[in-house]
Amino acid sequence: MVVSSAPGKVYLFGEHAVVYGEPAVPCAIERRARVTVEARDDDSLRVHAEDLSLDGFTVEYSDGSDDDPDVDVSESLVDAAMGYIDAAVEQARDAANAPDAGFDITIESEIPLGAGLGSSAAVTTAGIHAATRELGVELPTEEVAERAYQAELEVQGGDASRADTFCSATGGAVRVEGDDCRAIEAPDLPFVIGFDGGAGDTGRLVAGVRALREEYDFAADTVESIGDVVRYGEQVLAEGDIEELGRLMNFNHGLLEALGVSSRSLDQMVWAARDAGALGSKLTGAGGGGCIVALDPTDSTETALDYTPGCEDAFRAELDTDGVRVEET
Ligand SMILES: Nc1ncnc2c1ncn2[C@@H]1O[C@H](COP(=O)(O)OP(=O)(O)O)[C@@H](O)[C@H]1O
Ligand SMILES: C[C@@](O)(CCOP(=O)(O)O)CC(=O)O
Ligand SMILES: [Mg+2]
Repeated sequence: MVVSSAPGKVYLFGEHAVVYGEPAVPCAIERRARVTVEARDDDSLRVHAEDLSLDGFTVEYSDGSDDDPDVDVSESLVDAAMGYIDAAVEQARDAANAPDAGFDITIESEIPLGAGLGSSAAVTTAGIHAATRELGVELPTEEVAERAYQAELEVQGGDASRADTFCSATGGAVRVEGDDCRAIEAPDLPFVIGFDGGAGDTGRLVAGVRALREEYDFAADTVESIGDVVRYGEQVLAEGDIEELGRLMNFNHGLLEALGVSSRSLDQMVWAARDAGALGSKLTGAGGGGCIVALDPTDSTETALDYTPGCEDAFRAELDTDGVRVEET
């Protein structure tokens, strides 16, 4: 048995535009997904994912020939929900040259699903890491990241960046532009997260931005402008000017809003944070619902979010300098 864990992340800036080759800067946070993998002596797959709820159902799922999902929802919904872990298992089988390997998998996660904190990347990264090790193969971190990216690409319908998966695999603050992925130095960033209790569908939101970009030149320009914000933001980050970083986060949120990926509750939390004196705030990840990230060294933003209608949870997030790792064997 191998247990691996990998962190979630927030985007300081650059989500969505990174899908089109602009740079982005995600930062790993100390909230992890843990995936336990035990090889079976047959070729079936049993996945136990307690956090995976579909309209209030908890799903225990197996693709073994004699097992159907023990939940009363359509198989296509279960397939959609299981896409990332299925794709991770395929990557692990391929990496270990063991196409018929079967596994019992348990997923436990501190990262809300579909909320922009990279739960999919964390589960996929930790899943590939644990399953390959269980098969006796120790992949370099870069290969775990690349395979996790391939898995996300498949599930997200051919549109994904390496940002979430690279960040989850290596931890820390990273810069991703196309296939150029690297660690960067970052000052201590006082992240506060607001969560509306909801979720957005990453594949659908990414497809929406693609359609807008194809329809309007100014939407394509908006995507490029996000890239400009990130390029300037990198210099500001290197200088450690967190007040200017906050202003850039506000600007980035406006551009994401223009691309149609914000929501009323995300905007409400963004404004509650700004009114409370946050240096900046923006949605994080695909959007549509889920989380905002603000910069505030004081307690004001967290307190204000606690009293904001539409905000279900507010918490401080520390940078996690550790990427994917083995927890237990
Ligand atoms: N704890 C978990 N157990 C099982 N699957 C999970 C878990 N967390 C995330 N996932 C997978 O990731 C998907 C959410 O990913 P996504 O829409 O990209 O949002 P995000 O990455 O922002 O959390 C879920 O639908 C599910 O397939
Ligand atoms: C919108 C996007 O840039 C980030 C998605 O992040 P998340 O899955 O919502 O945490 C998509 C991607 O980079 O693959
Ligand atoms: Mg995701």
